[in-house]
Amino acid sequence: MILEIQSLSKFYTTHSKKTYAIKDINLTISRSEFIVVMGKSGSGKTTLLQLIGALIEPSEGDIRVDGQSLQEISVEPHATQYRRDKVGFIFQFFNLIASINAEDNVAMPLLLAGVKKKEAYDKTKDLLEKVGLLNKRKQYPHTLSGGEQQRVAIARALVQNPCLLLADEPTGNLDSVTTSHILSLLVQLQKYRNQTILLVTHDPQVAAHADRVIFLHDGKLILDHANDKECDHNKRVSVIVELQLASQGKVDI
Ligand SMILES: Nc1ncnc2c1ncn2[C@@H]1O[C@H](COP(=O)(O)OP(=O)(O)OP(=O)(O)O)[C@@H](O)[C@H]1O
Repeated sequence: MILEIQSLSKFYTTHSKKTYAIKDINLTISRSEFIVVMGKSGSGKTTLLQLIGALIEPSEGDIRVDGQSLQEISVEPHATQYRRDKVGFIFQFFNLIASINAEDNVAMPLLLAGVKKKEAYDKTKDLLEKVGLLNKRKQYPHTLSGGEQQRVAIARALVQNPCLLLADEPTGNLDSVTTSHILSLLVQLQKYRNQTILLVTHDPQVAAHADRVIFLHDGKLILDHANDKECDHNKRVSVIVELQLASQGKVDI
């Protein structure tokens, strides 16, 4: 198992009132699985990703990534090391550094980690080729389309060979054609690099590409659905739409 989550909770206390963002979640994910997290606004999706990425600490429970408990790395510099070495992040708004070109954006995590320049740029070129952007590597982010910027962000997230790729609505800002290109790229990476992917989305079209779709409601994991790969894409989408409605209490399962 690449990821084991046990009795995980995260609550916030405001005006002495405890609100659970994540409530008693148990989840295991195997290496090279592609998992989508769905649930309506405020159901805890981003919080779950932030907990797994050690950006925030759990209130209760434990997360093990690649056999290591995140409790053991809660003290710096271990948490930073964990984020650098074990997880790659992709966000809705790409979060590229505007003042440096695509290639430097991808190489940056390696250079910060002390990797020699030649090795860093060799790895960078290799990844930019994989995401189809080698010819645009000298361009600055604002001269690239949204889809191209997200491909640079994907290359940057993968440059340190993380065991987990965490993606928070990575296609939320892209049109449907670009979304489907990004999804194909992620599925390819999953296959050829045995990359484990955990991706948050509201979009059933996106969720239909995953191996499993988990649904959160009020911080609880209420459904864990395996996509039927025998069915065509449209059928998988319609099943997910039904489950999405059911998870929001709008129809019975
Ligand atoms: N720092 C915080 N302090 C207090 N409450 C918080 C904090 N962070 C998140 N929450 C609450 O936790 C709950 C889950 O938030 P989260 O951002 O994980 O939801 P989400 O499913 O990602 O929503 P969306 O789809 O709108 O991005 C929400 O009710 C939110 O208000």
